Amino acid sequence: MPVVAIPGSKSITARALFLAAAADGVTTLVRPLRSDDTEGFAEGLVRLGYRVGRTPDAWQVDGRPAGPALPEADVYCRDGATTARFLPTLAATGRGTYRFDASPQMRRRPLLPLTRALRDLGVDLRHEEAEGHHPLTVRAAGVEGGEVVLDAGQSSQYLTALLLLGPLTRKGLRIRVTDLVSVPYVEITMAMMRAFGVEVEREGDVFVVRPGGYRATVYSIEPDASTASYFFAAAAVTPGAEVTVPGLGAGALQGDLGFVDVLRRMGADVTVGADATTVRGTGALHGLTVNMRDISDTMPTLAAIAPFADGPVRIEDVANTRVKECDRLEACAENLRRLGVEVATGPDWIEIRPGVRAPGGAEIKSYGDHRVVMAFAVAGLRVPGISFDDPGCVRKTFPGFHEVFGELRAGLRG
Ligand SMILES: O=C(O)C1=C[C@@H](OP(=O)(O)O)[C@@H](O)[C@H](O)C1
Ligand SMILES: C=C(OP(=O)(O)O)C(=O)O
Repeated sequence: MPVVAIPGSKSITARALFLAAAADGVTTLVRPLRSDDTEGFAEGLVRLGYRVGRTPDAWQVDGRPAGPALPEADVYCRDGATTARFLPTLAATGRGTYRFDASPQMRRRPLLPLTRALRDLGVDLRHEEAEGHHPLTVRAAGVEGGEVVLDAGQSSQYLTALLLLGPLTRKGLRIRVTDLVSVPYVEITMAMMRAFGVEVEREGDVFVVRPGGYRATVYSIEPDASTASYFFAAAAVTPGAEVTVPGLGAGALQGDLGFVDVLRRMGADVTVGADATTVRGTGALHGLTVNMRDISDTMPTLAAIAPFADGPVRIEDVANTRVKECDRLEACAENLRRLGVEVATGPDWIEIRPGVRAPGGAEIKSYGDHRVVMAFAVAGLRVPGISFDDPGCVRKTFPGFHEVFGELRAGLRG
């Protein structure tokens, strides 16, 4: 039964690149994700004057605790929100003038709470066009540190950026958070900061980071749990199928592995071992109501398999999926309707109501969103005639998705 090798985690690769760039010494990243987002991040570091050596299985970064090597740089962040939010924050630790721009998709995505917090900390950061959006310029002179208040209700990436910055400031940081989504991503950040030798604590709503700087290390990147969700979902919707993903087990850092608990609640047979996870399709797929605030990147995966459930699937508390690569609630609803499925959305929820009539094939509108394509590819296991207007947008996190998923599809049949 299929064993699927999933490429490295996007979130862990991005953080590891930041940490390695800021560390004292040379860091080796083992099995980084090679995709548009993470290659864009690495290229951004190179534009700022960092040395990044890349071979297929390992990347080496020469750390520069004092910040970028060049006094000026122009960085293009592509579609990557981690790149677009973390790199200007890293650049602020240096001395120079750094301009950051991004793709039209990323230019639309918000940034203002992070901009405000950086300005409150004394960083000279100016938006060129729309306030709170790219392009922007940082006139960097190092960061003193101190106390700052942050609203991370739209994106935890604002908090991650500030946490990563903390040890590079002269006084350290105390960040008081008024709202916070995607908490498991903040836990990844804190665990990785500790692996690079710094202390970081959470005291209720306050995150405390002491000054001190990062230590270079050898860091192995786990497979991407959000990417794995498509393969686990494939098993869940195929009676008798079994999919195992090695490298993601009980000790995994990524909260998105929790998607298998949703599949278990729906009736799939799930085993989370020490270093691998297996999902078996039982033929049962029950409807449910589920809060996905912590694991919202897997919302499209669940929405796309919901038509095969035996009752309504309601996904709640996912307002911030409206400010991702696209408005994911409306994109999922539109595509489910194209398949002939009844669906309703509200400000922060989507409800899919499976009907007596089986869903029919249609062209899926990708909205330039890798997750829309990968999620509806799973629906394609059960619905003949699904095609995509922009299948290539999977390059953001998994350029080889269609090949690997095609192999799984053949394996599930065989
Ligand atoms: O920090 C990260 O690496 C990420 C955090 C999450 O974003 P939000 O915090 O904006 O929900 C997630 O959706 C994104 O894919 C990656
Ligand atoms: C939201 C996502 O990406 P990012 O915010 O890192 O661009 C994602 O990968 O689903």
